[in-house]
Amino acid sequence: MDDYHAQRKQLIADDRALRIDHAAQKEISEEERRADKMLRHIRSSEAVSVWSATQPLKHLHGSQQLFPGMAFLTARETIVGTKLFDILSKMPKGGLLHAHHAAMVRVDVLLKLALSQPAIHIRVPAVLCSATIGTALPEFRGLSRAEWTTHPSITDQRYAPDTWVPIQNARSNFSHALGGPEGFDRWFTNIMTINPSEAYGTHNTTGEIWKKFQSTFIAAQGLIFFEPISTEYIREFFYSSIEDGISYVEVRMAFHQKYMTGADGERNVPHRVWLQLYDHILKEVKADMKQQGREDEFVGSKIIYSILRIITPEEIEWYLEDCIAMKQEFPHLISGFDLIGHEDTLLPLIYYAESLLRFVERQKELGIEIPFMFHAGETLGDGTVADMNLYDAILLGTKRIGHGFSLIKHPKLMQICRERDICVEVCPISNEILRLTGSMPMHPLPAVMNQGVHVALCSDDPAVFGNMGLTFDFYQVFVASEVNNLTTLHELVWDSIRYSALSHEEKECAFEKLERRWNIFVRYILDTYGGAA
Ligand SMILES: O=c1[nH]cnc2c1ncn2[C@@H]1O[C@H](CO)[C@@H](O)[C@H]1O
Repeated sequence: MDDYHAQRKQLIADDRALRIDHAAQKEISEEERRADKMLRHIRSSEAVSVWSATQPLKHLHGSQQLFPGMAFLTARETIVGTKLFDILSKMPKGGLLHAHHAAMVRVDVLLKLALSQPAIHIRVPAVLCSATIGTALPEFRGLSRAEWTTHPSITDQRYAPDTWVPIQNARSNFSHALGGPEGFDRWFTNIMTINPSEAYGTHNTTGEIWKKFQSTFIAAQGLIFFEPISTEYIREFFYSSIEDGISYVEVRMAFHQKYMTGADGERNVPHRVWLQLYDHILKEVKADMKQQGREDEFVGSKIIYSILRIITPEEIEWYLEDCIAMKQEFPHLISGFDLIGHEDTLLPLIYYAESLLRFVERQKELGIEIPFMFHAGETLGDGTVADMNLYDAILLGTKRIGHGFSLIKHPKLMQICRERDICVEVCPISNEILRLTGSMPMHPLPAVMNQGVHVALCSDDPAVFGNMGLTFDFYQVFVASEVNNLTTLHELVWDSIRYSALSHEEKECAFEKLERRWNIFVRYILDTYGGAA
């Protein structure tokens, strides 16, 4: 039997040697070893004290039982009460490499921003009442002074459908029957987020939930593309990321609309002004952090120029040229190019391949570099167009892959990702809410990591999913694996900087800051939970 045990030990070691965190496992300090032991102890005791099937269900949905890594929307309130969540919330996270600009600020904050702007008006296609509230989608717009109205309400029988009402009036005069002003806030939240009964009940397939998902963006766009809101929105995103321990963000911003609406209600603010504003806020936040003596906590942000995958190859030409022009004017901000939107139903990469290849040539001529950071394989399909996007993403030279949910079906592509060091931006909670997986234990992430493909954990659309920051995604991943330990977390955090679009010097500086904060984090675990292990 000794021989068997020796062989067994060796086989496990050989298997784990392929993992992304293998090399780092040996390098940890004594303090980290102790903190890791505590962390794993807390994970296993909370698996019983919090997540075992014998615990009473607080947030019942369908026939769900409690288990670690269970459906996020039902588990969220339980997660925030755990020790492990407390610890992970203190962890420095490095970079957030996959987040959509249109869904990165908490909905209650967005609502507050909207209510602070008298120019913001709302309209609905029907008088809002109990019969229409579930289906009527509102539209928001910042109007010019001449267009402002004094209409009182969208719930009054006298409301003429599709006429503009100041958002403050709409809220304060929201009918009693629908809950008054708080009812308005609840309605707004329902419009902008996905709730558990939708994800796990009424819209429980990828196709159905994407319909609801899209509607949140349609409703939000009139607010976030109104310049006075847009700037505060971005500032809020930086600060809320910092509060969660994120020190760098690479935002996918949709440049599909050529203009946003200015403070004067005119739709005339071009892309270069968006970037000027972004740059300005970025500088202010950095200066503020420096003044607070918190420079280590924020190294900056860049933008991945993104376009919805609905346009024609003729139309994309304008955007590719625009992207190049923006890169030339803001070389430190534009860090990549991507096509976004539902891969299962919209246009595949191959459709744009010719234009994209010319785009690469143009960059060479101009001596600039805008790496592709393509969404690909965000699908349950096998051999479908969305799955096939993976081949094109790789052939076109993508630097990272957004989602790559179906990547593990392709051994050759996995091999190429290892060889060319292509990092996969994995968005665990997004995948679960958009119904690619039922829970974290079903997610392909361990298969990707165990086979040595590097990963950056990302939140995708945290305003819609409720996974603000990165703590929730780290939590779900950490509780769903017995192999992941403190070193795994360390490697994921370091990879999020390693595979970012930061320059070599910027990375060195970011690692230095991260190292200092990591040591503080390890001390926090030991000091706070020292008695627990
Ligand atoms: O996970 C995703 N995959 C692909 N596209 C997405 C995802 N999340 C958001 N968007 C797209 O980004 C736009 C807002 O900027 C939305 O239209 C949405 O379709």
